[in-house]
Amino acid sequence: MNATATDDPILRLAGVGRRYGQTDVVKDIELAIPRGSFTSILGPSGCGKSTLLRMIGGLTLPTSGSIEIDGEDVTYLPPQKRPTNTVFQSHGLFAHMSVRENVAFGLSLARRPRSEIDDRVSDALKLVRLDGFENRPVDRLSGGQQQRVALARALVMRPKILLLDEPLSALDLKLRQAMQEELRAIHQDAGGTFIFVTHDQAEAFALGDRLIVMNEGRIEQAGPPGDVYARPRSLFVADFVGDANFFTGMRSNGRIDLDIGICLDLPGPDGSLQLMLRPEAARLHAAGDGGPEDGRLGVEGKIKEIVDLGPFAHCILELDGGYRIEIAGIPRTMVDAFAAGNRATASWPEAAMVEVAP
Ligand SMILES: Nc1ncnc2c1ncn2[C@@H]1O[C@H](COP(=O)(O)OP(=O)(O)OP(=O)(O)O)[C@@H](O)[C@H]1O
Repeated sequence: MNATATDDPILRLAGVGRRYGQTDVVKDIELAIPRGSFTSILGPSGCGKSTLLRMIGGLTLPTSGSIEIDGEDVTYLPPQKRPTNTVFQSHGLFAHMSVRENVAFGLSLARRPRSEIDDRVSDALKLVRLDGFENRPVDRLSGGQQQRVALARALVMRPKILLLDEPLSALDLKLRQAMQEELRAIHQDAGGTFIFVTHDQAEAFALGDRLIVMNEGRIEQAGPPGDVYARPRSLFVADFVGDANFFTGMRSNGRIDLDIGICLDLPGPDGSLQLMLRPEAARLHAAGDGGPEDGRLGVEGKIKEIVDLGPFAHCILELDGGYRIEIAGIPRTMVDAFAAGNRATASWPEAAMVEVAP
């Protein structure tokens, strides 16, 4: 079955919070997850991602709010009564048992008939591309293969929602990237809804069709990853999901005066504000090459640093007031036109500047 995210939510959280002692580690979460989606929850260590996931899976109870899965209130249901399964970083497989025995474990506990167990185990192992490994003891598998057994063990239960708590973080980078691709394919093949927790920005973008950014127990922003990247609402999100230049300024009657010496029109309340510009949205022009085309904003400065990254280069331009602008994605063919110490101009379209809340 092909998994397509729809607007029909399979999971709804209303006012969900968790308090430990005097500390609210998850605060007032309002969330609807579309059926069939692959959602990544991203945030720094300790922001409450795992606690949120554990509450969805029933491993931790909320101290406020309610959780509904497929129309059913599951807030206080134990994990085994919920249509969820969780895969953790430490997979918790039975090392001495075979792949088949590990994957069949939950169905055997549920006393399913032998023939059904055989069929479902075989389907689950096909999904994670481990058919043929049925009789291998799991301690004779690689780290990536063991993580796939853990996935099969969860998928065999046919959860409506598969919860993944940093399942790839114990793997080395190459294997991790390969497993990210596999996970996407498994989601496509298995159908169902996946929720994946990670503190790794690249991983969250590589995997999810939806992204939730958390900070200090709250959801800062949720939406398609591309939207969150292009239009971050807060300084925290802008900074956490990529590199960003920030400019401060004052707005009066819709006219903004930025401290870097440029003016633009952007409606909003009067007062001080911050705008963000992604480094790859800016272009660099050498002195005398005609400068930016009409309609683009431009500032001149001295090249502080130019770093050749292979296919692209990266530059720090220092403006006369001491401000620095980072410009990324300068094509390799243009690198020779720029050298540290030379004057140059950075330019970008006005629309690339996004106002961010403090
Ligand atoms: N059982 C507990 N008792 C007391 N405090 C807890 C408990 N579980 C989690 N916390 C605290 O709640 C906060 C959020 O923890 P959580 O594990 O949800 O964060 P996280 O975002 O998943 O972090 P990481 O990426 O490091 O796993 C942390 O400050 C943590 O110390």
